This record gives sequence, structure tokens and C-alpha cells, in this order.
Amino acid sequence: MTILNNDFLAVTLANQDGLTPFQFVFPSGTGFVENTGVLRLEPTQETSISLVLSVGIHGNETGPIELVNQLVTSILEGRVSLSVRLLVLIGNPVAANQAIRFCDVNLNRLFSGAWQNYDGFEAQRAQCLEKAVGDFYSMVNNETTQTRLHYDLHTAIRGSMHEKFVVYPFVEDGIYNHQQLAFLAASGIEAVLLSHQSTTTFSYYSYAVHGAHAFTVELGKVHHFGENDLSAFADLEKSLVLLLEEGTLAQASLSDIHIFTVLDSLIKDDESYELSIESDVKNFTQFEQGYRLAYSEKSEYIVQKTGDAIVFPNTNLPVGQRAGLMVRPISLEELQLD
Ligand SMILES: O=C(O)CCC(=O)N[C@@H](CCC(=O)O)C(=O)O
Ligand SMILES: [Zn+2]
Repeated sequence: MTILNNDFLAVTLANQDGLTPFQFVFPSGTGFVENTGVLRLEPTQETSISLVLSVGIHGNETGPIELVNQLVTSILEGRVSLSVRLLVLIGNPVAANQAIRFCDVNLNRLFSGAWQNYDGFEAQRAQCLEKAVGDFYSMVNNETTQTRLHYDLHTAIRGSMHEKFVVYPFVEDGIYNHQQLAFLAASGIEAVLLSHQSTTTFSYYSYAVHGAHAFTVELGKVHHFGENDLSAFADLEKSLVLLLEEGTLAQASLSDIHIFTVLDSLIKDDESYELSIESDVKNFTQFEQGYRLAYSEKSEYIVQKTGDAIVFPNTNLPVGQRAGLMVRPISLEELQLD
């Protein structure tokens, strides 16, 4: 059995509720469809890199799904020769089929075991994806010498002052990986958010539980399937092809990258919670010190310093969830790099 037309996305969407696992060969290795949206590609040649590319954790974020599906097709058809271990995850096929962010609950809040507190499709899916990643990283002879990578590709609900940016998971020692940041810079990433606390996101899970270099990567704005301009991802595509073919992390100077430290998570603490911003405000919009940015019957959030900015503002979510991140620009010199 093979992947029909080498189109992993089509097979995934046509089998959103499950499929019988199967394996197949392709020009540079062996492939295993382990579950719906779970594809493991093992290269014939020895490698010390295990790379996870996850897309569609939010079902309506279709651009990265199309990009990665194209890369998979190129590998299966022999136009890209695979030299690293690769796990491709299409996160939420049920939501993707309905062109929605999620069905019951935001999948990207359910990792590191948080799924145990919920019911429904996304809870099962988070468990399945955690297992896929854990099995993938441990299923090698040379486990201790493997470099574990995980790029969790998303697109944002809003426009953004910096179109492409990453969330760097909270690192306790405050030391950031220079090689990874240089890879992200080479991939067209314009800004980096340094998380201030542990979370239940997918990238934090891979970092904290499996010691991977893991990032949430935001690649622009949400569009429907077929409406994405994939040329906007050209830099990332080029660095991913280099990584897939040669196991090399493309490198660029960090001098143009904007670094932000995350100050606070804005939490929707009541049904009355509101943000004092226009509906079309872009990510990274800055505010004046003293501005009352959020308020509810229980609390208010006053901007601490002129230039502090908001990312991911969204109040269309249940009480208790994150309604935005407050970030502050810092200089590259303030960053501790390894
Ligand atoms: O545009 C938005 O408001 C959300 C885009 C998105 O899905 N972002 C991720 C970020 C995850 C992280 O903080 O690492 C999310 O909210 O899950
Ligand atoms: Zn997303």
C-alpha cells in the first residue's frame, strides 16, 4: 500500500477518524503511516537528526499544512532526497475538514498531559500526538546522540507588524540557542518571543519533556485551503529542504531579528473581560504607559511602559484562557546565547 497520489494531506482529510497503519518504500527510505495525520519517514542513510514538523494543530491554519504536504510529496516522488528522520503531523484533521480552529477545545492548550482534564476529539488527539512524538524520538539506536528538533507551524488570526515570528518556549536557565535562532533568521523569521512561563502548548511539550529544540512558528495570516500564497514561505521552504536533504541548519545573522520578552499572559478572568483595542489591531501593536488595555468586573490591565505591545489578542474564548500576551522589545545584546 502507498499514499494515494503521494498526497498525505488528501489521505488524512479523507480518513479524519482513523485509518489502518501501513508502511511503504520511497526513493530515499521507508515510510510509516502510523495513524491519521501521523507520517514517519525513515531515511536509508544513518542520521543524527530527528525532525518533527507539525502543522494544522489549529484546523483552519492551512498555509503551513499545504507547504509541508508539498515537501512530503517531493520526498515521496524523489525530488527531495531525505537524509534526516522526519515525523510529519497534521494536527487536527477533523477541524481542518470544517475549516475551524478546533472542535471542542483548543488543541494547543492540551499538551504535557493537560488533555487528561478534558473530553472530546482534541483531548484524544493531544494524547495521540504526544505518543507519536515520544515514540519517534525514542525509536532510535543512537538516542543519546540524536539532535531533536520540532517546528510547530501556525498562522495567526490577525495581521502582524512582524509577519513571521516564533514563540521560544520558556527556558529556565535563560540561555537561548544561537544555532536555532540563526536557522530561524535564515528561514525568514523576523521576531522572537521569549516565553516567561511553562505552558501546555505542543512546542513547550517537546522542549520540556523530550529536550527538543522546539518552537511555535507563526508564518502569517490564516487563509482557506487553496487561498495561500506559498511563495510567502520561500525562505522557510529553502531552509527546510536543506535540512531534509543535507541535515544542515541554514544560518543567518541575528542582527535584523526583533527580540521580545514576554511580560504577562492576559487571562480572560470573567465573561465581562474586554480588550480596549480595535478589532483589526495587529500583533505587536505598541501602547503608551498607563493605557488601560484590558478590563473586566474582576480586574484591569494597565500598560507598564511605553512600547509594550500585544500579541495574539483574542477574547473569543472560554473564561480562564489566554486572551493575549504582553511583550516588550529587548536588544540582542541583552540575550544570553549559548
Ligand atoms: O493569532 C492568534 O491569536 C493565535 C495564533 C496561534 O495559534 N498561536 C499559538 C501560539 C502558541 C504558543 O504560545 O507557543 C496558540 O495560541 O496556540
Ligand atoms: Zn495556531
